[in-house]
Amino acid sequence: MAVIEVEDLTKTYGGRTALGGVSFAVDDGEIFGLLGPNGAGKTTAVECVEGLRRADSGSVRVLGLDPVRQGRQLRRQIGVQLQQAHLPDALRVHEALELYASFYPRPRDPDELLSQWGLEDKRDTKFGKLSGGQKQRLFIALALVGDPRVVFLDELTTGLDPQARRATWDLVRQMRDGGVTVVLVSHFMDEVAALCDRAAILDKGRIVAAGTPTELIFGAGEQTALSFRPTAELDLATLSALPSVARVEQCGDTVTVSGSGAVTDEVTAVLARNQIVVANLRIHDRTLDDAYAAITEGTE
Ligand SMILES: Nc1ncnc2c1ncn2[C@@H]1O[C@H](COP(=O)(O)OP(=O)(O)OP(=O)(O)O)[C@@H](O)[C@H]1O
Repeated sequence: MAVIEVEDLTKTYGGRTALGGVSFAVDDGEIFGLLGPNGAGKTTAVECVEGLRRADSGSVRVLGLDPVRQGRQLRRQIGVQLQQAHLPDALRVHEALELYASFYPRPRDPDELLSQWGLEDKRDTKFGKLSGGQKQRLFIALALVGDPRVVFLDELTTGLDPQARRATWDLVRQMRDGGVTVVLVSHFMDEVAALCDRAAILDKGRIVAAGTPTELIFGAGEQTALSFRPTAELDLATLSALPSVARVEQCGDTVTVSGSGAVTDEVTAVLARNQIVVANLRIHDRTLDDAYAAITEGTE
């Protein structure tokens, strides 16, 4: 069941198109990623979904509600991750949670959230004294204090070290496993590949690809590239004729074969059959990063 339905959303700022007909749906209980380069329209799209901006045309339904006309009703059921600048340094952790809890009709117990998110010993610490990872956990706890059904996370792990990022990802998975639907706005492909059940790539105000991370990787074409230096003469046409091979290129004495499916097995079988020993064999599987670059290539 879709908890968010966005249909043909458009938004222009002074004649400049920020959203040029964006449609997507987010299912109940999934982590949905919204990806795209700077200025692609991610924030505009998410803020229209949250009811913070009004689109020029198109329709948005979140939990069956119109975010503009039924904004008050909706905001009780959603959680939005704050940006760092939005909390004063002198505010203590428990004060922040209690303040935010007071905005909701049925808030969660702040102390329970503090212990769930590993902040119980920071209860009396001022916001300005928290580490980057602790601040991020507090923002997540604040987004959850209203006991929301849908949570929006924007640039979740920017500025965190690798360990803190992974710990934050685990917390987001826990959130999803607890039944919350998560919309994640991100620039980081590894984050989307690791966390998201599905994602949409937005570019210049349009969705240019959507699907599971695996579908996005596969959909962007060749998945694997093998490069090697043959130590005996090799007939490149034999490789080009293999069903899984899309491209064979030679640069100096290095051959690069790109393709999908069983390309590695087929190429190595041909090399073995022809008793060709290779040097410097490298196999590169396409990542979401590569797919993203291919999908948004040349659109700057
Ligand atoms: N309030 C505004 N007034 C005028 N133009 C705006 C406004 N907000 C956004 N824009 C423009 O709309 C386009 C989309 O911006 P938006 O912030 O939605 O992109 P984004 O994908 O979130 O970018 P980023 O990753 O940099 O945050 C950009 O060209 C931006 O300059």
